[in-house]
Amino acid sequence: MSTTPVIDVDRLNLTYGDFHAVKDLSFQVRRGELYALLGTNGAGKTSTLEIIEGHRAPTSGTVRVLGHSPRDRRAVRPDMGVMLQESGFSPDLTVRESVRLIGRLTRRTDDVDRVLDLVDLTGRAGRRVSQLSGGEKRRLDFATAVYGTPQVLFLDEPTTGLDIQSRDALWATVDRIREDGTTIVLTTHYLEEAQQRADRIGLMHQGTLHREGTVSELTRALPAVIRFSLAASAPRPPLQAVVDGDGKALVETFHLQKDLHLLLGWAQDHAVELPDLEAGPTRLDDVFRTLGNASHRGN
Ligand SMILES: Nc1ncnc2c1ncn2[C@@H]1O[C@H](COP(=O)(O)OP(=O)(O)OP(=O)(O)O)[C@@H](O)[C@H]1O
Repeated sequence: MSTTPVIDVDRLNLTYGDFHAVKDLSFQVRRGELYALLGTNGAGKTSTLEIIEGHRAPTSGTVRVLGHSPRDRRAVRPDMGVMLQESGFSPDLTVRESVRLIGRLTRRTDDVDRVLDLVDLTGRAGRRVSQLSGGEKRRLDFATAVYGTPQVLFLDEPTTGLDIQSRDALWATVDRIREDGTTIVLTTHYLEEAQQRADRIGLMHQGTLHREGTVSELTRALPAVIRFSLAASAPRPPLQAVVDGDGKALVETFHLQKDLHLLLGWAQDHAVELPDLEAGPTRLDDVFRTLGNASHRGN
């Protein structure tokens, strides 16, 4: 397997006027990886992706995709599938015509029926784009990325607006595509999708890569959590618990198994009920919360 990264971003900077949106950003994506670029609102993800996709020139720094500058459209475009947040298909074209157009625009070749089947739009092939539901439009956007089986896929919020069945179907298709060694860059605000699927995560905040690693590398630094409710009349639990006014208790621990065992043993011995008991490792959401900053509007 080649060790040359498929995407190589080196000390990338982007300014809009005097606003420094991307600051000395460096990261690499390896062949076959699913890399999730996540971050707070306004962190600079879209700006970074626009540069990697060749839509925008950086202020300084270098980007290589499959060894080429992304501005070298002829060299890179056929190997790069991009699913934008809005593809902007003409509302008057049919779905089949739109998919055929993707081939012409991207200079990739594929079988239109295969692509329609892949994105589950065979039954809508003759329908005009203007008549599609939001979820069907999103699947047509997905067709833009997968047409011609490119080596690198960029999926920008791919499941926004999809119901759970369509979401599962999209991820099943992505899983199949990944078996061929396709490299994927994902952005999403659905953190559980990134948590389940990403090989590595780059966490952007205020223009820089705040943290990077596998999900377990990112969450390991934070304590696991035990939550339960406690009646006002209950004795004091054996652990350092923060209990709010409604009797909801929270324990943070780096020794989850041992402390859970202690808590359950204590509850058994004292005949204490622990309604709403939950225990588990820190989730990616919690890593995000540690970024907490005044400019974060939550999403
Ligand atoms: N064309 C522009 N002119 C000026 N400022 C811009 C422009 N585009 C983006 N910005 C600013 O640059 C910063 C980064 O924006 P960007 O869209 O890259 O963030 P993002 O991480 O994709 O955010 P979100 O999760 O909210 O979509 C933001 O503060 C934004 O307001």
